[in-house]
Amino acid sequence: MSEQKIIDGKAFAAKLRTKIAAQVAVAKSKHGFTPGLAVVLVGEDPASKVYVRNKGEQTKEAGMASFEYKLPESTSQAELLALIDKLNKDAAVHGILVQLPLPKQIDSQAVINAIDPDKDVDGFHVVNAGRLATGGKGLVPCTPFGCLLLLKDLLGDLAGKHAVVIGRSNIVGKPMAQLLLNESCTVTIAHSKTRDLPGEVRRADIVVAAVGRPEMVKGDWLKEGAVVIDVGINRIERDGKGKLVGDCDFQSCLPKVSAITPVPGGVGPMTIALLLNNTLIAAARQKGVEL
Ligand SMILES: Nc1nc2c(c(=O)[nH]1)N[C@@H](CN(C=O)c1ccc(C(=O)N[C@@H](CCC(=O)O)C(=O)O)cc1)CN2
Repeated sequence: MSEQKIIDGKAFAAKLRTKIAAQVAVAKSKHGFTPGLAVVLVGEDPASKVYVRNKGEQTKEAGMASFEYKLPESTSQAELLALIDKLNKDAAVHGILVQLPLPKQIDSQAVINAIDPDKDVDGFHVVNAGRLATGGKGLVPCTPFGCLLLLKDLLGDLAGKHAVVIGRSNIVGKPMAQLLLNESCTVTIAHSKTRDLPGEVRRADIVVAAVGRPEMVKGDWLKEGAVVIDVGINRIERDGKGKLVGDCDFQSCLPKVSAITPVPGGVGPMTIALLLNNTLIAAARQKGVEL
């Protein structure tokens, strides 16, 4: 079992955060501003609480200003929209993120679309989705952006590669497919209604699994030497213990791949690093400076 096959997303993300911190220092010393990120958490979802805490800590470690808003589960959509309006107008806040999922009474897309698109560091606003689709200068969703950086670091030019993205969510599958298309890959988006999913996956040089089903992709679905990016984060019980697994069956995939991201320690840490990167980009654009 070759260690080199296992992509170290944690180390890659740490290096990226060091670079971002250096650019934040330049923003402060040369241009006189501190990039600021506001993160809004509604409710008590345990995983979301951990992600929001990590976002706050890593924002501060990079030298940025962190603003955290923790609202009760019972928060109404109108109350959340009022907070978004306040943050849109706050000059110290360059990036706004509303942690997902939101409680049932709130329409997530309506909230996302209320964020100023230039402060939408999640890149989920319809304007940013449109910019990504049409080659405009927008903000790119963090998880797919992180996957793309890992792929480019590994493979260099992706042009002509056949990529299969499993999953068609607005936050990962669709933007991932768009990013790969923008790199001149031939892209297939597979989903729950795809006929012969193993057959589709077997044609791929690059597989991105973002379907939310524990260990669904098996080694015998893969072409020899494929690169596998596993976006899944599934909590399962095994042998009476809680365990975190991806959407790929790591043990059966490993012998077939040329490289694969593990879960944990693969794509997950990249998501927060790219959030910091997007905050820096958003702040620099709002200030009209190049860093
Ligand atoms: N507004 C958003 N909400 C959500 C997003 C998002 O990008 N924007 N993505 C996910 C959650 N998420 C960030 O918010 C996230 C998920 C996982 C990780 C991570 O580092 N995972 C670790 C494992 C951590 C664990 O033990 O749970 C890993 O894979 O190594 C970071 C961020 C949904 N919501």
